[in-house]
Amino acid sequence: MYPLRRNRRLRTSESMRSLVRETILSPNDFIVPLFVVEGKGVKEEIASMPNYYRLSLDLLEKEAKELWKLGLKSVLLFVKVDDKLKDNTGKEALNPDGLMQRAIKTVKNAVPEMLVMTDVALDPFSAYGHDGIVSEGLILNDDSSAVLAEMSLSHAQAGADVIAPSDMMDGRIFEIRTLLEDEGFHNTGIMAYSAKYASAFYGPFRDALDSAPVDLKNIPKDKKTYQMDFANREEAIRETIMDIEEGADIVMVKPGLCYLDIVREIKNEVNIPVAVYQVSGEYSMLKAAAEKGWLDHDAVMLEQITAIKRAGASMIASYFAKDVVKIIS
Ligand SMILES: NCc1[nH]cc(CCC(=O)O)c1CC(=O)O
Ligand SMILES: [Mg+2]
Repeated sequence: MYPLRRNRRLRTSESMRSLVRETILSPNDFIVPLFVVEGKGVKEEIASMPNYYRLSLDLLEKEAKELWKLGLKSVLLFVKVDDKLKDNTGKEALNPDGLMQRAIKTVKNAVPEMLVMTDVALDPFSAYGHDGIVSEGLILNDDSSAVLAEMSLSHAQAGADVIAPSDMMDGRIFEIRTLLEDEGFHNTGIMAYSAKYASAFYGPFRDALDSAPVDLKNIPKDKKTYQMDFANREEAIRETIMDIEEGADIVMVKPGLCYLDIVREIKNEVNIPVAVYQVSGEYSMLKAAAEKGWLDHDAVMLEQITAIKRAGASMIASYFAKDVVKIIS
């Protein structure tokens, strides 16, 4: 074909490149994860996540308004609860006046149109740092799912738009969907963490919430009996299809960058939106390299996020959301 076809012709100027660009980022692409703590006027930087903070409810309200102004229209809430409130039953997770329930109402009151998504898993409430109930060295599947369904209902009652179960128990999407339907929450959506891998990239998040598995006898030190083995690909398809059959409205792949093959494969396989979570470790890795002057922060950030979208992400949960939107708009 050469020289009739010179591929470089379409790269000759930024005007030309922008004309033929296949993947364009927009504020509509993002879900903003937010960490919430008790107190007033609290804005604590997370040690392993530079420039990312835990916010008390009054500052959460301010943040929601700021995000809305930037065009960011969905948030994903996580709470850091006091050790005294943690147990092995998830009792505090069901408290109608718990921190999560108040956080939902705070955002909804501040910006009624903001889409409020909530994390559903027991780890922030677990004395053992596990996503479910622990018994004799095991994470109980069905007992945990039952509590997660109650927790989801409690979030829906507080006003959540989308429930986001991040626990990886089998069958929990069905349990949650069924309970929400029974209780009349027909329009409360479910974003299922479907292909969630047992990843070492979650470290900084566990610092943020103080939610890492504890080092005690007979307590599993990792989450490998419920989160997926990162060596597996076909299993991700199985997990995702089951969640769709159980009633998920959106499915998710997590983490992001190391799993873009999985994102593309799932995107080709299913016909509902696929979310990708660019997780805490991915954020911290770039922050650290940029602090050392080894990588150009903004350039690498845009490259990473664009790659996630190019791979097939319909939406991206990212700690970089604000930074990206400030650059692109
Ligand atoms: N169910 C907990 C949960 N929900 C989201 C993340 C990780 C998010 C991140 O690293 O940014 C985790 C951590 C874990 O599974 O241990
Ligand atoms: Mg599953």
